[in-house]
Amino acid sequence: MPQSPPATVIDVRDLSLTFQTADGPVQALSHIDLKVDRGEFVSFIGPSGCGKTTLLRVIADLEQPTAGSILVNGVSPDEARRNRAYGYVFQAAALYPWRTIARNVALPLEIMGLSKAEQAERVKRNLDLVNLTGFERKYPWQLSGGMQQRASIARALSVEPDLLLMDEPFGALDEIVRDHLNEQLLKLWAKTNKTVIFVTHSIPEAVFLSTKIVVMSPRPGRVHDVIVSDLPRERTLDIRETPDFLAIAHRVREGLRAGHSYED
Ligand SMILES: Nc1ncnc2c1ncn2[C@@H]1O[C@H](COP(=O)(O)OP(=O)(O)OP(=O)(O)O)[C@@H](O)[C@H]1O
Repeated sequence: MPQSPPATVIDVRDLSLTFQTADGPVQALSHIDLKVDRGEFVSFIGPSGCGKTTLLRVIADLEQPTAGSILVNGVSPDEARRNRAYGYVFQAAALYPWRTIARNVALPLEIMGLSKAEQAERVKRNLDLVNLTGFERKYPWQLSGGMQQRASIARALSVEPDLLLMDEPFGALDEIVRDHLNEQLLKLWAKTNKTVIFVTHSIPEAVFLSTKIVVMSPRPGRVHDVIVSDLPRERTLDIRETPDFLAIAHRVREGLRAGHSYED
């Protein structure tokens, strides 16, 4: 009988990471403790350079911690990566301009060696999930920035990961497009039951999307506050006007202010 997946998807304990650079060591993360449970939507928020991307990359096994421990789905990040536990969505859509949207989404599936029929089925299903049905034969440059990001989300989902790692995916988009994509992302999350880790600079975005907000302080990156949101999981943008939403946003803002050294 297959084992049921562990309830804790990410378990980070006393984790630190120092980069060795030509100018000497740079401590990017310091004594991070963090737990993420299955099905949560967790945002990392903090000032530029506080280590949000580095922490996401440690989860994805793209960086190795210098101290402490981390488990992803109960195993090492290396094993989780080999099990294709996560899909990664970057700041820029990073689609190949010479491939159509469908062929971009199919790329990881080709690498996995799936049959053509299975590839086609997954491409269709995941493009449908991000509302891009009908755009299969277009090239990335024929799509708006928001549509390109949706295609890159479909590509990340196509490997059927438990965990979606998103590094400021909507940071470069205008506010109206970003609002729309935030609503779509919540619907997608509800439909797919994924665990999402989402890096952002935006307080409203973090509060709107998350069940848990991790407020980080500047270098060396530490966890300053972890806010568990009591907003209902099903939300529309109107929730941003409610006292509960504003109270959480206030706490995030205070956390960012308290953690900031104002050195620069
Ligand atoms: N490969 C690397 N080598 C050396 N230093 C690095 C490397 N990657 C990141 N850093 C440094 O580690 C710190 C944390 O960087 P990181 O990109 O994780 O921050 P961030 O919070 O994601 O920033 P931003 O919001 O601007 O994307 C920064 O000081 C950065 O310069």
